[in-house]
Amino acid sequence: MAVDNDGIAVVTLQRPPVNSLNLDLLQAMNNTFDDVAKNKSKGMILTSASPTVFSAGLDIMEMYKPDPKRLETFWVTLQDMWLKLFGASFPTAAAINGHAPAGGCLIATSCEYRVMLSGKFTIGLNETALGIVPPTWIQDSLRHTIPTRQAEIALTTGKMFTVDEALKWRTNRGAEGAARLGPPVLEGPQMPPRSPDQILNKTLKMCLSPKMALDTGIIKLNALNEYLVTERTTIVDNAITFGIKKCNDMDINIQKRGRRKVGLIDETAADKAEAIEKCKKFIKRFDKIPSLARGMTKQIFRQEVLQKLLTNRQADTKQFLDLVNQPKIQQSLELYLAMLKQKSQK
Ligand SMILES: CCCCC/C=C\C/C=C\CC/C=C/CC(=O)SCCNC(=O)CCNC(=O)[C@H](O)C(C)(C)COP(=O)(O)OP(=O)(O)OC[C@H]1O[C@@H](n2cnc3c(N)ncnc32)[C@H](O)[C@@H]1OP(=O)(O)O
Repeated sequence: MAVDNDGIAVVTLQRPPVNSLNLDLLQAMNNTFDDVAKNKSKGMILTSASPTVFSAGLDIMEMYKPDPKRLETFWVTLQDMWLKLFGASFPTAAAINGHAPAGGCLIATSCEYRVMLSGKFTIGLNETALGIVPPTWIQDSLRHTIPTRQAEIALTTGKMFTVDEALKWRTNRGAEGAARLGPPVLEGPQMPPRSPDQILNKTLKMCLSPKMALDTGIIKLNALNEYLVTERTTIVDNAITFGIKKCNDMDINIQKRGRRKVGLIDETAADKAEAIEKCKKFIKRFDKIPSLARGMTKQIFRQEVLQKLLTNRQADTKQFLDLVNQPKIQQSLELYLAMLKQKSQK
């Protein structure tokens, strides 16, 4: 851990080669989180010493042919890590400088803000694709970060997001619809926007014009048609501008043409230094907010999810132990480890 002049702690995961979360690393993380809280640091940024992996998730070696007592301690320590990180009263951010599968994604989604390096990295909860049901609190971390519907699809498909997908703006009409729509209306040169009042005045003027005064329905219709055709771009542009302004005013996260952000990550960065800078900027947003009020508000906001695990802790641990001890799961772990080894030797 390194604390900068602003009092922000940068905690670097350093367990080569891939920061897989074994018992020792989890215990070290828990001690560090306690220190950050005790030192009254302004906030904490989690990052990795590896240039390509944020964290490979749980260390599979902890689950393969395990010692029963250690396995239980391992799971309880993982629960502790999540309770401390997800429930931390101080601001937390992740500078994700590489792959973040499964438990790696869990760490990132337990933080309040995520900046990921652009590149061929992936992030997500892939458990279902590996034949495992992610425990409720792991699912909750994702559900707390991205819209519920997106979280359900990501969880049930074991989706690993590319950096672009994790950040991406989704259109309500799907990718095909977005392609059909072409480039966003508001990009590039455009007419100066007019207010809805200006549009209304123009419409009224048109209705009172000599053309409109002729008392023939068809001529009125033609005049209106002519007006709509000549002014359609302006009308559409203004409606979009007006809608976006309203959404911004209400802090609704939509952008041009109704695209919604998935928001598994908040920003991208070109390198680790930039990712850390962006995380610091996020933490400094709270400079003028009383820290007690901020921390308590965050904890109340996260209370329901935290409480669920606190209430079901023993049952959750039993479920994990029963699952890992199944011969079928041990077989899968053996195959998975062999596959990883084979891949790394290529
Ligand atoms: C079947 C899987 C899990 C079954 C669990 C069963 C029951 C548990 C029940 C409930 C728990 C639910 C929660 C699970 C959360 C998890 O986190 S499970 C772990 C899931 N993690 C992964 O699937 C990631 C696997 N790793 C990778 O995809 C890649 O390693 C990487 C992270 C993308 C990095 O790739 P890179 O090319 O840089 O490195 P290598 O692949 O060459 O790996 C180097 C080295 O590290 C070993 N290794 C990689 N990941 C792990 C790991 N998670 N645990 C232990 N060891 C790992 C890899 O084998 C290489 O070793 P070497 O050959 O000895 O060098």
